[in-house]
Amino acid sequence: MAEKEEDPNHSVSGLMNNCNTAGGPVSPKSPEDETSESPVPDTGLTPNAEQKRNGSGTDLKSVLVTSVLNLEKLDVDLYRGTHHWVPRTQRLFGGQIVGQALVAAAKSVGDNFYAHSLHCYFVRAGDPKVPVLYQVERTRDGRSFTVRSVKAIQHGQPILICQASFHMQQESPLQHQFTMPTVPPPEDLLTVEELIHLYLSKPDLAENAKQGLNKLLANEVPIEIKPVNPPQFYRRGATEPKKLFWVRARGYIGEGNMKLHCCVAAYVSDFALLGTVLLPYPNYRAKFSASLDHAMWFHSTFRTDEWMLYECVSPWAGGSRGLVQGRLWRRDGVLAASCSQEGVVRVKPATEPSKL
Ligand SMILES: CC(C)(COP(=O)(O)OP(=O)(O)OC[C@H]1O[C@@H](n2cnc3c(N)ncnc32)[C@H](O)[C@@H]1OP(=O)(O)O)[C@@H](O)C(=O)NCCC(=O)NCCSC(=O)CC(=O)O
Repeated sequence: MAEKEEDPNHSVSGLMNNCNTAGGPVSPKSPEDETSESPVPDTGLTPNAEQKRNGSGTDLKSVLVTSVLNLEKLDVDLYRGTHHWVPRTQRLFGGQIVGQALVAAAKSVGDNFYAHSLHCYFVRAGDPKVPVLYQVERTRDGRSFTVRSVKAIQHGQPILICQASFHMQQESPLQHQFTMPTVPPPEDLLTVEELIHLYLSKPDLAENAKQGLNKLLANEVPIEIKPVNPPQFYRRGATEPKKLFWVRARGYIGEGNMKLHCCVAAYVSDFALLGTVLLPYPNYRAKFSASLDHAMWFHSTFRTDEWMLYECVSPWAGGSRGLVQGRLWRRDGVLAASCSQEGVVRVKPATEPSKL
């Protein structure tokens, strides 16, 4: 998302000071707990906490699938997408535009072709007051590769240009990948919401800090996040430009539709990625930041409604721009997807100490 205000990660800096990252005794009530305490009798029709967690509750279909990535067809190769979660910057979330563009592109390729890469430029900020039109050009249909160009349009002008390439599966003896970083499993970590609840339970918390945290809680982001190192995630002190978090789509998607999982991964991949650039600079905060381009490569099958580890690193920053690279790992250690993004990051000194 384009940002012109305080970086949301930075605005809760200090959030996790002294917190128990392993989900110890002070863990607050989670949404699952609320369900298990529900006065509604268990008829077998209402998903219980475990069904919610494993996604077998049928009324808990991921909103990403039912709404965000469910484009309306207007004409041949022309689609309309609407918004679910809009960042408080009031500009459209880049991951939503990329995910929707990939949905539009995928609709015109054969069933046996799967996205293997996409390359996008964000050329204008997205306006959350109007839907986005996606116009697909069938650039080339090859024997093993098929290429589509998609223009995302608002107010008659492109906000994103995207090329996506699809490949028919081919076996090869050449096969290697990096090794997944060793981190605690998601079961040992707290979600962002749980971390906020934990902080809200501090008795000496200032009223305005409480309000800020409650606003964050009200954010209906359709993905769940468990930071591996919460103080770092919330920029508590200078660290190397690298962050790790477990991430999954909220709700149930199910296995089988790899095309859809790639679109969800495209959505997820833009979340919190650019913030990695700021990690070595706790004395600065973003006054304007926005992703300029986004490229992604899909390597293997995966499920985005199951926990995946997102490893984000920034190998370079300079000239008010920063480069970030992301790797999405399946929890069994298979590298599912990689991405790269450059963003504009203009900063100002963080002169005012955090109230949190
Ligand atoms: C990147 C762009 C702003 C570049 O456009 P321009 O070159 O015209 O814009 P610009 O950089 O000159 O100006 C943008 C704003 O910064 C101000 N500005 C310009 N130069 C400046 C400087 N040196 N220091 C401080 N501010 C400056 C301008 O006055 C303007 O404010 P004013 O507007 O007040 O005049 C645009 O292409 C764009 O908005 N693209 C879309 C980006 C996007 O939405 N990405 C997806 C979301 S990001 C995402 O989802 C991930 C994430 O955020 O983590």
